[in-house]
Amino acid sequence: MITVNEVSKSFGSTPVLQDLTFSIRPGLMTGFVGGNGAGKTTTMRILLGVLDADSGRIEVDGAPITRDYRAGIGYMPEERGLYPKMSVLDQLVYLGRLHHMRGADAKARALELLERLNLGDRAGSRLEELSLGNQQRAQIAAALVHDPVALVLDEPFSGLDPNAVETTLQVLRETADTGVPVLFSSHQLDLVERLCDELVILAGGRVRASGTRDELLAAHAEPEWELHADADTGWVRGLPGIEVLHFDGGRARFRADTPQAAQRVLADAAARGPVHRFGPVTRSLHEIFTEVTR
Ligand SMILES: Nc1ncnc2c1ncn2[C@@H]1O[C@H](COP(=O)(O)OP(=O)(O)OP(=O)(O)O)[C@@H](O)[C@H]1O
Repeated sequence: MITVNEVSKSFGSTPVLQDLTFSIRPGLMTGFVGGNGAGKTTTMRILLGVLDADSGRIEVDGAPITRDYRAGIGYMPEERGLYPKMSVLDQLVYLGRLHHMRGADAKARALELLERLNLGDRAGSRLEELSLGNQQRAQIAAALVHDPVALVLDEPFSGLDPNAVETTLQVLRETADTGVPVLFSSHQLDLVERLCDELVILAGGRVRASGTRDELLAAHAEPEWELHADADTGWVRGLPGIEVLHFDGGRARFRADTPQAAQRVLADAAARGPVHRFGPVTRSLHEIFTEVTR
């Protein structure tokens, strides 16, 4: 497990990360979300050792991270960084060799990854000849070619079409399933909600919320309910233990003091006519994100 422990970083007099603490667990995909300038890239750079923290520690299984461990991380930096004029296959092999792979092994692994990422037919093309989305796939292959001990990916899904998102996701999921910790940043909350096992929400250089999707939903759950009935629902207003939040003809959204009070609304509604919909309001990650980063 990789742990970011009380990490702080300022650029000049501007604090960018403040006492940042979270974990990236083996075998899980951890989504790192936050608005522009929240500090995601800075955190990843500190994790990789590209940048030094002012204070705090990066640990692996409770011990300080080593240079060897860092060298084994598959990193996809924000500024990308493959050579535009070199063929995709040649540079993947080159990167594998930098990680001490035998040439033949690096080539076999590179070809396998390109095939998996639907880029097999472009192996001989120069990077600059590829579309941006295909360059992105090549970058993902570059992070994976040496069978990394961990993956740290800065916006790996940006610019990918929906099919490429799916294939990339499968490849990352298979990598995580081998016990590798995976951290990826993304602005696409719908994607993060669907893909990741754990989430870390960052705002203003601080962790505002973290945990599994269900934990976040439970922690930020509001005891709100909605009723959609055939008949006017104005009568809900007068009930004890109920506070109506929105009301629009046959629809009402309300807060209930107890689940029993909510169930009484359902019973009363059913007695008055057909009920189309009744239940607790399900919140989206988007709502929670907006709330915790406000
Ligand atoms: N080398 C630097 N010198 C000065 N300020 C920096 C430097 N690198 C980052 N910053 C500042 O640190 C803050 C965090 O930036 P960072 O790139 O980590 O955010 P981010 O969450 O990755 O944002 P985005 O989603 O826009 O990529 C920003 O205000 C940025 O301007």
